[in-house]
Amino acid sequence: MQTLPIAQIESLDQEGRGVAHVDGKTIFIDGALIGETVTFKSHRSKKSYEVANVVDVLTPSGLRTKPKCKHFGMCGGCALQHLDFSGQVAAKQRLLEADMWHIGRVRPETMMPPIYGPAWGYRHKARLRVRHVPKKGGVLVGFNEKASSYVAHMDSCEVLPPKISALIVPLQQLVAKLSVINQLPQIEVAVGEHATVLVLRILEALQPQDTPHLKAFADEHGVQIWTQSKGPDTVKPFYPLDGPGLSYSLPEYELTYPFKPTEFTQVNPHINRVMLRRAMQLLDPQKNERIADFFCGLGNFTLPIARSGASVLGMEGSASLVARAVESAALNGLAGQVEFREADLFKMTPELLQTLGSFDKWLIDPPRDGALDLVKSLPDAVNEEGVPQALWGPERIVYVSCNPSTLARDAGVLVNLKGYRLRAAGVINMFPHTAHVESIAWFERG
Ligand SMILES: C[S@@+](CC[C@H](N)C(=O)[O-])C[C@H]1O[C@@H](n2cnc3c(N)ncnc32)[C@H](O)[C@@H]1O
Ligand code: SF4
Repeated sequence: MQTLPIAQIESLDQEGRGVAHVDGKTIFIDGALIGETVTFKSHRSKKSYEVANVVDVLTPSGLRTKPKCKHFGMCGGCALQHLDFSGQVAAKQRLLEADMWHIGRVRPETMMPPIYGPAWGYRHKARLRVRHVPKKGGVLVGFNEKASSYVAHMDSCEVLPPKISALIVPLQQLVAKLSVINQLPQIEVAVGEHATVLVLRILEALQPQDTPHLKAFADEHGVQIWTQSKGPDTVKPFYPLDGPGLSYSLPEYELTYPFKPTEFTQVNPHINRVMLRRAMQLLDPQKNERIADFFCGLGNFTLPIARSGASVLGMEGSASLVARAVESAALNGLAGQVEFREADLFKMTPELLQTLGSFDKWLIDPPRDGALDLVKSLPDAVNEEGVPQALWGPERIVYVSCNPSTLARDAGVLVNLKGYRLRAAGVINMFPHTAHVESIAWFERG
């Protein structure tokens, strides 16, 4: 019998895989944790690296734990359930520090304590895939299988709110009764404080015989059924037509945000509140200040900043989110203090930035690609001859990020070219049990 190679795990990568070096090659081993000695079997081998699965854990990590979800390992939704919750956060913090140094050549002056929220049932937004697979027993509703485009065969989910997890099997049974059984690839779930909406993506029109099934499902489970036949503007209620709207609130700032089910909102509303508090402490907005909120979405940060009395310009690429932000500002009595503009911030230039006027502070919360053009548009601290230049950027920048590599890259620009100090950084455990790293960083000029 062939003996399997042995590896000593040094770190975790961005997908939650153990990283080891064996015979000069980097090996990414799914299922292995830092500090463990494991045997592994490769399923992809390149010149400089291999991708493998763990076979036996010879010396387990003290932080190895029994996954709570019975689908863990098969379902691609989670990557770290075999690692204790505190170990997950520590691993994410190490990843952030490593990226900051290796990509951006910066080190935060202080690492902030991680921001924690509930470990389970936190996911208030989700896209469930749907597929009719007769040889697997009928209709599947779930996330993708790990490293595959197949829909996972699952009947519950520990990271969805229990009420949504309990709908997975009834949804499979519902779709099986519909005329569009083979034309319904996705169900988008959005949970608000007073309503739960399921948006059925349908590629063919529903037939009259579908209506009683959909109505009965909505009534029995207390949800609203919406449909989407094409682009985002075709998202509309199907039943009931007069249900309460989706919304979330931030009681600390006396704010309420209405939203539509397919519009961007933070997935984890509990940790959103804690993140907002941390961001506001760092930004410390004052009455007489002018502050920019770049990638503002529906105004999640803009309105708490405005509550402090500052005037705020929110900029965002999605027209519908800008409209929603304007609506929320009016609803919350803040219309006089905020202005929202639609703009593609990936096309920012120094000239465009100057036309926005001067700001005391910035809040940046970009998508995964980061905010390179924005930070590059600030003036360099020294010119090509090494002579210090007049600086006109904000004194303070608070950067919320969903991708540590692009945060590290942008932090490198701010610190090494634009004359900022990285006063502090820390992780926000927005997506427990996934490898996804959300973080926050505080920059100060000079
Ligand atoms: C991580 S979300 C943050 C939204 C908001 N700050 C919040 O907390 O809800 C990133 C936002 O960037 C917007 N966005 C993506 N690409 C953009 C671009 N090129 N220009 C401007 N905004 C963009 C998205 O529409 C989304 O609202
Ligand atoms: S996403 Fe849900 S079903 Fe999938 S592994 Fe995580 S908890 Fe389990």
